[in-house]
Amino acid sequence: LETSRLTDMDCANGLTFVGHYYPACPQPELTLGASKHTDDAFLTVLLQDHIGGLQIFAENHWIDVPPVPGALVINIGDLLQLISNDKLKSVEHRVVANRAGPRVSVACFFSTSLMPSSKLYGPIQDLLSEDNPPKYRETTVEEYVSYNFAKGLDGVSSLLHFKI
Ligand SMILES: O=C(O)CCC(=O)C(=O)O
Ligand SMILES: [Fe+2]
Repeated sequence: LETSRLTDMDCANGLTFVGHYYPACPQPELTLGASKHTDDAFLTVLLQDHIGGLQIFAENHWIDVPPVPGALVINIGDLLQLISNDKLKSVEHRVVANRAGPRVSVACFFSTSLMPSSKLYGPIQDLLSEDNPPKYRETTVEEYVSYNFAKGLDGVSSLLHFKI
């Protein structure tokens, strides 16, 4: 694909910043900082501080994403998985609670969810072929994000609802 393809499709038109504050937790084994989920946006850029706690689920287990000073974490989100027809996978992640703290992180979501638009997103035509038919129906960012929000963090991917 052209390097400008995602911006041409308006995937970078909306940017939402969320600041997270995780208080120090006296009994971290009893809870979580953030329960497991995937991000619904196209891409997430995340800055975490030195405390740590972010984990991704890969190869059937939880793996720490240790903080690296000055580094940003890039997450592929559900909408990028949808338009790439599963070529890029949105990563399941969570934040464990920590005795040390507080922990602060800033997540920056590339998504137009706060600027409702009727633009439809489906698997990108140029990526499809007879051997790689579309796996998802078209949807708007607003529909996807509303469905995901209404469903809540139940550990089930919202992408399943949009599968053909
Ligand atoms: O605090 C973190 O490191 C992750 C936050 C997160 O997963 C999110 O905002 O979606
Ligand atoms: Fe997240």
